[in-house]
Amino acid sequence: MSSAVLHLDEVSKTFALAKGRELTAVDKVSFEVERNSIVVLLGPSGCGKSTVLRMIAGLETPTGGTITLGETPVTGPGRDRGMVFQAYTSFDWLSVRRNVEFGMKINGVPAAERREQAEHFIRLVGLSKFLDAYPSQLSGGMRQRVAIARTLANGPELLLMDEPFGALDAETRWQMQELMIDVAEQAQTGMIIVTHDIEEAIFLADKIVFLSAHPGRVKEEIIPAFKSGGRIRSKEELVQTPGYAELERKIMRLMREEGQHE
Ligand SMILES: Nc1ncnc2c1ncn2[C@@H]1O[C@H](COP(=O)(O)OP(=O)(O)OP(=O)(O)O)[C@@H](O)[C@H]1O
Repeated sequence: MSSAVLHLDEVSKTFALAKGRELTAVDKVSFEVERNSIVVLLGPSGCGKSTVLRMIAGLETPTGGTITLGETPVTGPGRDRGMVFQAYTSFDWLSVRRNVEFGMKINGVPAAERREQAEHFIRLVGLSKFLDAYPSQLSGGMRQRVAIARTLANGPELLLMDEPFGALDAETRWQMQELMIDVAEQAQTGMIIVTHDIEEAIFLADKIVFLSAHPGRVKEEIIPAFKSGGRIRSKEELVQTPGYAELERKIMRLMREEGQHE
């Protein structure tokens, strides 16, 4: 039996444009996400990465194909999928602790359990010293950690992230990437991450789904074989590992090929 938690089977999305025109953004995309694995959607700008993620989140309805989570078809948003956006989505008037407790409070989790869970996830993202701080007192990377803790606290099976670190400076960005590896292992959550950053994709991914442009199709599924089935915990280690540079070159070549088709 397959250990996949999410299946996309020939998923398509055609948008209706003005004057009766149509645009097929995503065309028959199929892939699977194994339990607790990190899948990265990579590809040139406009290839439909965000549209695929939004369909998985249930924020957009496919015009063809099916998306199944476990045994259940995805027909709309649900707590089993937690979305982290690029823009910081914390509530500025609530402390870090209250931000992370918010979803649990809405879902009727008792106060003591809420508190314990919130502290657990805040610890996981390294913000224990900032439990009672407000988002405006935190840096961009720290605010993104709050958003991640808040989403994890709802107990999703899959964390969905669309360019989650795009707004961060380079150093904070790689710290966040390293944090995500820890989070994936400790929270036992699968992740689907959209990026167009090749290094980020190779670092984070157990599997890269590379999409071609206009319309978005799966051009290639890439398993970074040089990781030998494990994960690498630091960026320094990544770039020194034999096989990394070769995979980076291969993906750059794929990106260039797609660019030339536009
Ligand atoms: N609501 C919409 N209505 C019409 N067209 C849309 C809509 N959303 C996306 N598109 C189009 O679908 C295509 C794919 O867009 P999408 O944002 O999914 O790509 P992307 O790969 O995430 O791009 P980027 O990397 O630049 O964020 C684009 O041509 C975009 O203009």
